[in-house]
Amino acid sequence: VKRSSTLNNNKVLGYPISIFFIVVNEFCERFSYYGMRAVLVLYFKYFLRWDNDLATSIYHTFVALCYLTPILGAIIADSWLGKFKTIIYLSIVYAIGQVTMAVSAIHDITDKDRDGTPDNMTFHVAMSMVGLFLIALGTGGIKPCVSAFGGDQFSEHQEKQRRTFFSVFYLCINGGSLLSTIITPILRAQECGIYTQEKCYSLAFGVPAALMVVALVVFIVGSGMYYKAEPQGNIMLDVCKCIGFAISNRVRHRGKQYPKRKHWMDWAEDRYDKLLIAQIKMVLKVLFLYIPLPMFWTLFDQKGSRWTLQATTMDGNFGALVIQPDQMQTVNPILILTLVPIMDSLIYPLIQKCVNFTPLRRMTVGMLMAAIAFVCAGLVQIEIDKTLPTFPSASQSQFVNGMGMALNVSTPGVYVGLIDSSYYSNYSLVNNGKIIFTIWSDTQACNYSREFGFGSSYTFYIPGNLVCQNDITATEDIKPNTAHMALQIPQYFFITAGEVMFSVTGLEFSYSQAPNNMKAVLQAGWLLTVAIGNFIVLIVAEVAKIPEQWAEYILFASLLIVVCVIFSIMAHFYTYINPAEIEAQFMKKGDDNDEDDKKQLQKGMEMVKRNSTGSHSYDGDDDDDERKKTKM
Ligand SMILES: C[C@H](N)C(=O)N[C@@H](CCCCN)C(=O)O
Repeated sequence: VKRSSTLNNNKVLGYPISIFFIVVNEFCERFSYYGMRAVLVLYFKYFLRWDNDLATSIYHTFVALCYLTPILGAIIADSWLGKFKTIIYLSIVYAIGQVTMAVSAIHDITDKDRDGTPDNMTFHVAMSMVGLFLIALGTGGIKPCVSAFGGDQFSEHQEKQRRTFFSVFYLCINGGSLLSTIITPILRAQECGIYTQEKCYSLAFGVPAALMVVALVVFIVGSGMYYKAEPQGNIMLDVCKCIGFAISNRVRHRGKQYPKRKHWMDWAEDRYDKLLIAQIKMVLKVLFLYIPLPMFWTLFDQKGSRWTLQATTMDGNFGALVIQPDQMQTVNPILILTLVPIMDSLIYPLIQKCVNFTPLRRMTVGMLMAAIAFVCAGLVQIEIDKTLPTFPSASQSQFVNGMGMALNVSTPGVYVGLIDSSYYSNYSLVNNGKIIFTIWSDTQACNYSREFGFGSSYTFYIPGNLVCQNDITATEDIKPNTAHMALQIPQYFFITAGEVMFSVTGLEFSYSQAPNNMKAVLQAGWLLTVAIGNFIVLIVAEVAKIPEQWAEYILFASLLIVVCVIFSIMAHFYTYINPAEIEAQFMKKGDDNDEDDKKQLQKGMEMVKRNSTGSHSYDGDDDDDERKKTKM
């Protein structure tokens, strides 16, 4: 009654007003998450001075943590605080984490000698690790709660509105991601500081921190309008206990004197409700199918690490537009926003005319697409390697002072330093494009300008009789990057097409195949595949230790193809179910007399049995009464 009255009082065009606050919250939260993640690997490499492998490993450990914590969030929400309070408390933790990251990136805090580089790197590393841990706890913890809390705002008969809400929700995720991956790399490329001007990672982390505070405020503002379901008790714990009892009971009754049972879960019947056991069987069937899925995420999430590092060795000059390496990640949300409607309204219906393009088949094709994306990345890498020398570090320049006196050299934002007579400066990092250096001594000053390409490196020789521009000789240590960043577009296209087929379909599949009270369990299981996928990156990169980057890409593509074949075989033997139909058989139990009760239970169990041996149906649409028999 409370739920209906809450919803009826606050509706616009048939939608509860409360969902407005939830989608805005999601937009800001995803902005915060993806904005921070976009510049993370470059922060590791250029601010903390880690090498590519360490940067990639810590990046994937962080992403894995973000997808492990949803289980914790779901447990806290279901068994203790409820979704509303869990979102509020964990969002506060999340915002503190983002602020900690922003502070960790202020180089001036430990730059005692004011040379532009932090003097106590341990402080910055420790701060950023604490920040990342809090962010992982916050973002992962609220992940299963926010979407489910949105779903809770609709009543049973608002199935259509709820579906539209989830589509808008997905668009908000990608809208937030798109905007932030454009904006934070721009902020990161600016120069800022109190004593010296350096790349502004603190601002690139600070803006996502501010957006997380906005997300929290928006969510709190909507407080009076939400339907807040009470915590229902922890179903995840019940599931684990029931499985644990089935296993221990089976082990206790090993002897031949005990009659066998059809399914090992049936050993839980001595203590647990038959409905719960049937529901767990449905969930286990889907979880078994999930086993090969992490490999997809292993490839997918390397967009933010290996692919961004790859882009740093490419030319981002698009005429009027200069693209930062980390901005290439925007291609993904742009393609998502265009591909999802095209796939739904055109591609899927067209394919459906030729073959029955079931969810599991779509997911298999999605995996193949991701493998193709990595083959493309490998080919691009070969192209880059043809042009890329290894010495000295790219995007830098140094000056050699041939004059009989000390000279100062600087350019806006970069102070190259005081160079003693007949000595040389360190390499300094400058932006691409036209750079004007000012060179001055006690007696004279002049300007020297030069065009810098992406990734190029020069040594400038200042002769004894400096008049300037025409006197300085430049030696090109490293040629500018010639492989254009546009070459990455095909790999982004394939990985995103793969994401639409795999991720969007997989989410829907997990939802449709889960019993009502265990949808959160399966969502947490689905997110767990992302976490495991990110751990696999660490394991493969660590174990394989392949010196050539292109070969590592091809290795990942090959691994995914093998896994894809295994998945397609497993999917072939999967039979789609309608959980509601199965549950209904058990629900009737309470209404009927003992005899009927037995018959119903028998019927329900047979239905589960039939489903697990492959003769039941999947409708793919809850409103459709005509059930089609479908395999794979
Ligand atoms: C921005 C991206 N295209 C997206 O839609 N992300 C979703 C799903 C993430 C799945 C695991 N990496 C999101 O919820 O952020």
